[in-house]
Amino acid sequence: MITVCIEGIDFSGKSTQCALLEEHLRGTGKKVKVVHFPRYETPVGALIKQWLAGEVDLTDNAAHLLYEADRYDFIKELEEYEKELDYLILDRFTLSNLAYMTGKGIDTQLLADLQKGLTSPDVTFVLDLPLHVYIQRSKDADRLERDFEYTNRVRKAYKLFSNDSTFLLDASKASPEQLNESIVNFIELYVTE
Ligand SMILES: Nc1ncnc2c1ncn2[C@@H]1O[C@H](COP(=O)(O)OP(=O)(O)O)[C@@H](O)[C@H]1O
Ligand SMILES: Cc1cn([C@H]2C[C@H](O)[C@@H](COP(=O)(O)OP(=O)(O)O)O2)c(=O)[nH]c1=O
Repeated sequence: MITVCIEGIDFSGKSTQCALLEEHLRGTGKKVKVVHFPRYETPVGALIKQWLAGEVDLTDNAAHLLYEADRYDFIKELEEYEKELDYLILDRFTLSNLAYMTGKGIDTQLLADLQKGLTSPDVTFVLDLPLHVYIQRSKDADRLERDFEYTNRVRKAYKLFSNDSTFLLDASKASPEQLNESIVNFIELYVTE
């Protein structure tokens, strides 16, 4: 099974790219599943959802440890997918936590250590979006996120944590279809089991 992760700030186009990649791979006869993190439908994810909505009071550290707990809880499911699937597409994974914690100015060493026990995606595509496009897209969605400075720090942090299996794509100029084509081409050329 090949694990592909799509990352980036809110409105960068992650869900759109996950859906297009899923459709493409299904069209070529592959067995595919998309999993969005955090998994709001699980007990841990439900707590994260409440924290995001301001309904439970948790320190940032505690909340961000919950995101890792959600992923540890996923290991069992992952073992099943290993047997069943050709491709697993992750809409956010470990890199999100590093980027969002860094955006808050919190030391990520604890998370980085915790993440050693988790699987790493075979390839991660980071959809990079300049702040002005982010502001426009959040306005269009009638959901103007307030903390632009924070979002900009998260955007920069994504670049800080890039490694050999992380690829940055400019998500502001290309159409969803063009971005999908780049992702598909890259996977076909460079990602093998
Ligand atoms: N390449 C693109 N160019 C322009 N708009 C896009 C592009 N990709 C996605 N969008 C639009 O941006 C918004 C956020 O996309 P979405 O896939 O929901 O992002 P995310 O999952 O990262 O929050 C949606 O309105 C979507 O239609
Ligand atoms: C998966 C993950 C998400 N996050 C953050 C990113 C988002 O601000 C928030 C919710 O993620 P998400 O559900 O992707 O946001 P939305 O659907 O509202 O665009 O959680 C982390 O801080 N760490 C993580 O590990």
